[in-house]
Parts: sequence; structure tokens; C-alpha cells
Amino acid sequence: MTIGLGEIAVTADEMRRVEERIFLAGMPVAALMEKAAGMVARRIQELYPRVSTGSVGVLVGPGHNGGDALVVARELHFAGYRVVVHCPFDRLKDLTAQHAQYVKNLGIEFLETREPLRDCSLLIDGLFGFGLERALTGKIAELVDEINGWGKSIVSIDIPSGIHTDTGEVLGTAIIATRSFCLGLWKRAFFQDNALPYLGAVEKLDFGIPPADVAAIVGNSSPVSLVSRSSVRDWLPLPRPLLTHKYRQGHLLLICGSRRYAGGAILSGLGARGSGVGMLSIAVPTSLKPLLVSHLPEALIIDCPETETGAIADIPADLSFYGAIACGPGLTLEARAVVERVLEIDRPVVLDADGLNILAELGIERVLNRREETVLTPHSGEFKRLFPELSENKDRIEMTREAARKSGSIVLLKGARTVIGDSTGKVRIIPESTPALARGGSGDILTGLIGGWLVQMPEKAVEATAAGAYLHARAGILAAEERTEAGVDGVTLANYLANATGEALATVSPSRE
Ligand SMILES: NC(=O)C1=CN([C@@H]2O[C@H](COP(=O)(O)OP(=O)(O)OC[C@H]3O[C@@H](n4cnc5c(N)ncnc54)[C@H](OP(=O)(O)O)[C@@H]3O)[C@@H](O)[C@H]2O)[C@@H](O)CC1
Ligand SMILES: Nc1ncnc2c1ncn2[C@@H]1O[C@H](COP(=O)(O)OP(=O)(O)O)[C@@H](O)[C@H]1O
Ligand SMILES: [K+]
Repeated sequence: MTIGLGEIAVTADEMRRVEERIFLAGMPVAALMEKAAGMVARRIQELYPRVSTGSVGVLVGPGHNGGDALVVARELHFAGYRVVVHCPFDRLKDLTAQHAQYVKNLGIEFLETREPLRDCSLLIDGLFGFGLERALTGKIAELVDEINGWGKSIVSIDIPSGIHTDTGEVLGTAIIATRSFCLGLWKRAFFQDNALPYLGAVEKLDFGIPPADVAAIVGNSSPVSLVSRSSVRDWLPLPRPLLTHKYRQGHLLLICGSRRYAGGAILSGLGARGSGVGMLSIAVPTSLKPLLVSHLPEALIIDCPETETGAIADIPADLSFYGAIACGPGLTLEARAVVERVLEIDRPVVLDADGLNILAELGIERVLNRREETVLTPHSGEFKRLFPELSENKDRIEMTREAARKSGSIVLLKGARTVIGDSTGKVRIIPESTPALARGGSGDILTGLIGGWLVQMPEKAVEATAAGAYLHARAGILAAEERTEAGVDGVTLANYLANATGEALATVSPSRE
């Protein structure tokens, strides 16, 4: 897209309004369906060649998703596939009904019952698209459940039927697709954790939506955008100026660890190292100092007096000396006084783990009026403690947006798809990641990494947060590709950060020549 929005993820309502503009401008509805479904049919032929594919069963719903499916059935039939159609609905929208009539007249078999679909090797799901608003029930729900049980390859058109386009919720039940072709613009569900198990491999088919129409509908609101490699490249303060020195490349203070949780401090330090930060100081309980020195020889270790149980009691340093502070991993709830002190300082702060749990005890108002940016990085459990009134919401995108607004902070909600909201209402999503990161310690790396970028670009706190989260996910993906999903421990993940950064920097940038 060239409208300055980058890639965005839209709601069903936004998609409908964009579509309406296109129709109003004169594009016939049937022509748009022909374009979109034609692309689906071509991709199916590429991915499932006729010679190696048995018969194809096409599930047709009552709306235009069903119309798309009928166009696909027709095109596959012309391409020589054996195609059968199952449409368990009496009333179809006009355009869909017309396609159904033509497909019947071509001699394509319409199955009365679902049983014969078992003989197909590929199923096309055109039951419901973004028009689905209520739960699947009765015979349709039974059909979906039975088909899922067969374990066949299923290609969903636009979105797996039964998935809510915006929230990704399962409405009653939903098709578990092998592959989903999202039509035109990414729908939000493609980035909602709830929907991930249903989507299979995902691909967007771009059938030529004028950017001006997208901008007219989405541009003036607060769009949900996807963090891309090229945007990360543009945000990172790299390459560095030739004339620089370590104090110009940011001085980050990490506050982390306790006698009980020493590893969190090391991993946060390794994450910060991955940002290339100029100077790194790490405040830890005094008994952890030798350990930290041995793992992070370049860091200045501030040994802090300890409480009886080995938490940081106080930090013997002027906190305003540092460019930014990242605080939380492994602290335990005993470090409350330390977190209170950090929140008083006019410096950008990243708060994670026990830093967040302590903030939940103090009350979220504590960060509302901070003069410098606060970045909160909760996983869903920490989010619930911080924003209990929002946690009933099923929509991770909207709940992150609301949390950011309420706290006047940048809120990064961790998960399979990480969501970042800022106090202006904008939301950014990390579009891909790997379950290899679902492992203790991955989050500690992220805290240090975001802190490291934040201190190098304090005036662009949202971008620093988004770049950190993007590179963290990419490092996980690259590490898992080489070492399997079982091989991505925290230290390994930290080592792959440089690969992820290199990959982002290698993206071609015509504007930078
Ligand atoms: N984006 C684009 O530009 C393009 C979009 N295109 C395609 O159009 C699709 C959207 O089409 P759509 O609006 O007709 O809605 P769709 O998803 O087919 O379903 C709505 C139908 O289902 C019914 N229904 C709903 N819930 C139900 C339930 N639980 N149980 C039973 N029935 C239920 C509902 O009936 P009603 O609520 O009126 O009773 C209505 O009839 C989109 O996903 C894409 O594939 C392309 O062709 C061209 C380019
Ligand atoms: N299924 C998953 N897919 C992708 N990323 C995941 C998944 N599960 C967890 N992650 C990522 O791993 C990290 C875990 O962080 P966190 O829960 O704080 O763990 P810890 O505190 O043990 O390090 C987060 O960045 C999160 O987004
Ligand atoms: K569908």
C-alpha cells in the first residue's frame, strides 16, 4: 500500500465500508467477486495441482462468501478438477443464487447430504466470511464439527467459517482450516490469538483495492497496523554516525533479579546487549554481582542492599543519571519501594514482570501522569492484575488499545501475536512469531531489548517498543528454523537478535539510497 498507513488489519465494518465506496464508484459487485474468487481459484490450482488432487468438495453458504465458493467451483471445474458442491441453505443472496444456477447448469453435482464429501481430498470452505455475526448452531454446526473430524485439507475463503472477523472468537464452532486466503485487506482475526489454531497457513490475496478508498475509511481513525521489516529498518538508529561514543549510544539502567530469581537478571542483560546499547548498568542484589559480572562483562553492575529474602532493598545510585530504566524481571513483590522510586523519575521506563505486579498493587494511576513514557509489557495474567475491568473483553486488540488509553502508557500485551497500544489510540501488531518463545525467560530478553532500543531513541518510544518486539519474534523464528522449536532457550534467543537485526537492515530501501 502506498498511502502511508502501511499494512493494516481491518474490522468487518471497515471492510464493508471500503467495499461500499468501491461499488459506489461504479465497480459492479459481481465483477469484484469474480476478481477475488478468481485469485483464490488460481492459488488453489498452484497449491493443489489437478493431477495430484482427487475430487474437490465446495461448501457454499448463503452470502457472498458462498458466491466466491461457487466461482471457485466453476473455475476448478473448467480447469479439469472433479468438483462437487454442498450448499445446506434454502435461501441464497441474489448473486450467490445466480452463480449456483450456472454451476448447476454446467453439470456440477450438488450433494443433498454431506456424507459424500468424505470422498473428497480437498474441501473449500465458503460457508461464511466477514458477514458472520451470530453463532453457528444446529445442522451447520454439526456439519462443521463433522468435517473438522475428518482431518482433510481445508481451504477457507476469506476466513474460516465460524471465526468472528474482528475478535477472532469462535462463534459456536468453526472450520479448522489448513490454509486461509484473506481477501483484499487483512482482517483483524488473523492476528487474534483465539483464531490462530483455526487459520492454518495464511495468505492475503490482493485484488486491487484503491488505497484512497482504504485511507478514506480507515485513515482518519486509529488504524491497527502491522509492524513490518521495512518499518523496523526505518526506525532503528542504524547505521550509527561515525563520530559517536558509548555515552551517546544511550545508557540503560536495568533493575532486576533477586536471590530467588537470578536468571531473569542475566537474560534481561542479554536482551539489552542485543540492542547494542552504548552503556549498560544493572542493579541487582549484592549477592548476585559475581554472577552478573561473569555473564555480562561489559555491564556495570550496581550491587544493591538486600532484604532478608534477597530482593533489592534500595539502589545506591542517582536514577536520573540514566537515559532510560527497565525494571521488573525477577524482582519479587518485596522490591516495592524500588518500583515506587523508579516511577518518580523523569526518564522513560519499561516495566515488566514483578514491576507490573507491584504497579497493580500501587494502582495504575501511578503511571498516568508520568512526564516521560512508560512502557508496560504484561502477559495476559499480568494484564488481568493491572486492568481487571478490561480482562473480560475477548478482543485483545481493543483491550490493549483501552489499557493504553487508561494508563496513558505504551501497553505491549504479550502472546502468540503481540499487540502494542499507545496513548493516542494507535495499535500495532507483531504479525508473526513462533511458539518456540512460549518458554520461561523469553520475556526477560524482551524487557532488556526494548529498554536498550528505548534509550537509544527515547523520542520514539512506540517505535522502539515495536522494533524490539518485532526483532524478538524474528529472532525466535530464525532460531527455531535452525534449531527446531525445542532449541530456542533464552540465551540462544539473545544470540539470534543480531541475525534478526541484520535481516531487517538488509531490507532494500529505495528511499535510503
Ligand atoms: N471484501 C470484499 O471486498 C469482497 C468480499 N467478497 C466476499 O463476500 C463475503 C462477505 O459476504 P456477505 O456480506 O454476503 O456475508 P457472508 O460472510 O457470506 O455471510 C453472510 C450470510 O450468512 C448468513 N448468516 C450469518 N450468520 C449465520 C449463521 N450463524 N447461520 C446461518 N446463516 C448465517 C447471513 O444471513 P442473515 O444474517 O441475513 O440471515 C448472510 O446471508 C466476504 O467474506 C468475501 O468472501 C468477495 O466476493 C468480493 C470482494
Ligand atoms: N505461542 C506463542 N507464540 C509466539 N510467541 C509466544 C508464544 N507464547 C509466548 N510467546 C512470547 O514469549 C514471551 C514470553 O514472555 P513472558 O510470558 O513474560 O515469559 P517469561 O517471563 O517467562 O520470560 C513473550 O514475548 C510472548 O509474546
Ligand atoms: K469461509
